[in-house]
Amino acid sequence: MVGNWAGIGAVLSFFYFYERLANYIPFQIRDYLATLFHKVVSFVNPYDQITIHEYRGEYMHRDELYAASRAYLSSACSSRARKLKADLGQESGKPSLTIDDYEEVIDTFRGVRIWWCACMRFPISQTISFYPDEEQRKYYRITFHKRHRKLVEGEYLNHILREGRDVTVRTRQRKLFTNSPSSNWYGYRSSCWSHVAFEHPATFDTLAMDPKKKREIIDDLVTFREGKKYYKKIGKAWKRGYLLYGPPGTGKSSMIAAIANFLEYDVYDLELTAVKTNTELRKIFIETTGKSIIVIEDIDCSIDLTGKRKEKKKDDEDKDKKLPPGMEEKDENSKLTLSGVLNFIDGLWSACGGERIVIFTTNHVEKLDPALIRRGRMDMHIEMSYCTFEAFKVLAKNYLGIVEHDLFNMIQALLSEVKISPADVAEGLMLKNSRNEDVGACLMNLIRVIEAAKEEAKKKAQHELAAQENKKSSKEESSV
Ligand SMILES: Nc1ncnc2c1ncn2[C@@H]1O[C@H](COP(=O)(O)OP(=O)(O)OP(=O)(O)O)[C@@H](O)[C@H]1O
Ligand SMILES: [Mg+2]
Repeated sequence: MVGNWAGIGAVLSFFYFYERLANYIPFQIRDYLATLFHKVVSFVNPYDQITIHEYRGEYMHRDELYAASRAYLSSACSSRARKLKADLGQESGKPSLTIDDYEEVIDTFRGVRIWWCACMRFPISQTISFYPDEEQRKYYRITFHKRHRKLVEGEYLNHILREGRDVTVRTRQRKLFTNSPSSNWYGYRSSCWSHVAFEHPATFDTLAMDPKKKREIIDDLVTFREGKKYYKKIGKAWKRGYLLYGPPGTGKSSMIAAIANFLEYDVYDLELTAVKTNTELRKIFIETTGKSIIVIEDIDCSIDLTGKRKEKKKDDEDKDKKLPPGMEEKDENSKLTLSGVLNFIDGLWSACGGERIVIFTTNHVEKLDPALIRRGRMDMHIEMSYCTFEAFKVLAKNYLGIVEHDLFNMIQALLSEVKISPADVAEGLMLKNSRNEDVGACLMNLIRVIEAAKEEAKKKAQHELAAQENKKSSKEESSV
C-alpha cells in the first residue's frame, strides 16, 4: 500500500517538475525523457490496452471490428452495465441498448477479465464545424493484463468479430438502398446510399410462373449461397448475374423481391441515371456490402449503352490522337461508359466484399449490347412471360385461396389464346368494392378481362394487317 502511494507521489512530482522545466530543456532531451517516462509507466503498469476506432483510413470507412464490438457488447455485456444508451438500432431497426459513453463493463473470456470502455475524443480543430457530430471520434478501449496479451490478440479479437457478426446477422433488419446524386455526398461520413427497411412481401410461393423454371432458379440460388468454397476453388469472384427480361407486369420486380426474401439479402437499387462518371460508379460499388443484391431496373432506359463501346473505341482513337499523353484515362473517367458498367459487374473491383448478386431487368432484351449480357457476366437469363395456366393457378391460390373450380377449364382455354400479363390477371381476380369472398364472381370478372384483352388483340392485329397491306400496295404503285 505504502509502495503504491510512493509510486503515485513520484509520478506526480515528475509531472510537476517536468511541466515547469519543459521550456528550458532542449527537445532531444525532452523526447528522451518522454520515452523514458513511458518505459517507467509501462514497467509499473501491468495492463495493456487496445483501441478500436469507429472510422479508419483516408476515406473514413466504418470499421467492421468496431461495428462487431458494438453488437457484441449490446448482446453479451449490456446487462452488466449501469449506464446504457438506447437507440433505434442501425442494423436491427428495433430499439437496442449499448453501453453509454465512458461506461466501463467487464467481460470474461476463458476465465480472463477484460475491461471495455466506450470512449470519445474531439480532435483539436481551429475551425467551427457545421457538423459537430462528425468531429467526434468514437472508439472502444480494451484493457487486460499483460500476461493475457497473446490470448487477446490471437483469440479474443476474433471471438468478438465472429460473435458480433452473428448478432448483427441475427438481429438485422434488411434494407433497401438507393443511390443519391453525387451533389449530396458532402461530409466525410456521408454515404452515396440512403436506405429504408426492406419489407416487400413477395416470395417464391406468391410468384406466378412455370413451376419448373421456378425450381431451377431456387436451385441456382441455393448453389450460389452455399458456393463460397467452390468459387474460391475455381478462382472466380463470389457473385452471380441474372438478367430478367419480359413485357411489363410479368413479375420482374416481384422476382427480385422474392430472391431477396429467399436469400435474406439487402437490396441496392442502383439508379444509373443519377451516376455521372465511372469513378462515381466505382465509389457507389465499394460502399455496398456482401450478402446483397445490386439491381439495375430497365437497363435499356437507364443509359444509352447500346453499342457505345464499339463506337466509342473508334471515337476515342480519334480523340486520343488529339489529347496530350495521360489525359485519355481522365477523360474516360469523367463520364459513365459501357466499359465502366462492365467493370462494375466483373472487373477487379467486383470481387470486393463477395456474396453479391447483380440483377438487370429490361422490357427489350434485344436492345442491349451483347457484351453487357453475355454468359459469365449475366449467368442466367430468365424470361418472365405472359400468364400461363400454371401461373394463373398460383395467383388463384394466393388471391382466392382455391386450387380448383369449374371455371378453370374455360380460363385455361382462354389463356392459351391470349397474351395477358400476370399483373392484369391479378387485377382481374380482384373485384372492386368487394372483399373477394365470392370466388365465382371474381373468376367471371377475370374471364371478362381476358375476353376484353382478346378482343383488343384481335383489333390490333387487324389494324397491323391493314397497315401492312396499305404499305405493300403503295410500294407496288410507286414501282409501277
Ligand atoms: N409473376 C407474377 N407473380 C405474381 N404476381 C405478379 C406477377 N407478375 C406481376 N404480378 C403482380 O403485378 C404487379 C406488378 O408486377 P411487377 O412490378 O413485378 O412487374 P414488372 O415485370 O417488374 O413490370 P415492369 O416491367 O413494368 O417493371 C405486382 O405487384 C404483382 O402483384
Ligand atoms: Mg418492374
